[in-house]
Amino acid sequence: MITMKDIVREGHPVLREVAEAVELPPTEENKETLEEMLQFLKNSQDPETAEAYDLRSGVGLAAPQIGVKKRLIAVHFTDERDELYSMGLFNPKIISHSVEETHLEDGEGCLSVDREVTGIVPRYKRITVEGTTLDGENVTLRLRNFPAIVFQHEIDHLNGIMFYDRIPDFQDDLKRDLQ
Ligand SMILES: CC(C)(C)[C@H](NC(=O)Nc1cc(F)cc(F)c1)C(=O)N(CC(=O)NO)CC1CCCC1
Ligand SMILES: [Zn+2]
Repeated sequence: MITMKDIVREGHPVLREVAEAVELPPTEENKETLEEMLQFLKNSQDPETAEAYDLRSGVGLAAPQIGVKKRLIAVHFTDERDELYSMGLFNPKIISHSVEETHLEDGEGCLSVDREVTGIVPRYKRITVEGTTLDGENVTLRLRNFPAIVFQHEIDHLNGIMFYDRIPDFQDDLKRDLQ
């Protein structure tokens, strides 16, 4: 099972590389990896398991974060309308997005980042994602708000992008100006 020791932390080169697409239908090995990623998220949100194994509660995970340079992501969370998003995706791709942006009020964190990085992370408010699920189904997901933010954060990991790369520099100036 995946635990926090398997999660690669910032500074490890794999987090700055572009992950490779996987062949479909997926190999048994790639299916197992993606299933383990999804299970980690579920475990991390189960109070007993999370405490027993000291897991940080995660809503999304990308394969490079466990040192696997492949285009796999897993998500497990409920959105503002209490809709459950729980899935693994092979080769996820953002095929279109809104011009309009959104962001999490408190900024973002990352399972691979053991520090607080303040600042708003601009994300597209709506995105359309294509990918292949664990049971081999090609899906097209139309996402908005929190689900869109999670998928953008995870797909960024497949392209070696960390959330703080997107924090506009001017925010510091604003803080300086306000002091
Ligand atoms: C790094 C961590 C803080 C654990 C983060 N969790 C998170 O943001 N939970 C959350 C946020 C809410 F807005 C409401 C709520 F109910 C729970 C997370 O799992 N990730 C996943 C990750 O690091 N993937 O690589 C970071 C999130 C930042 C934005 C989307 C994913
Ligand atoms: Zn992350």
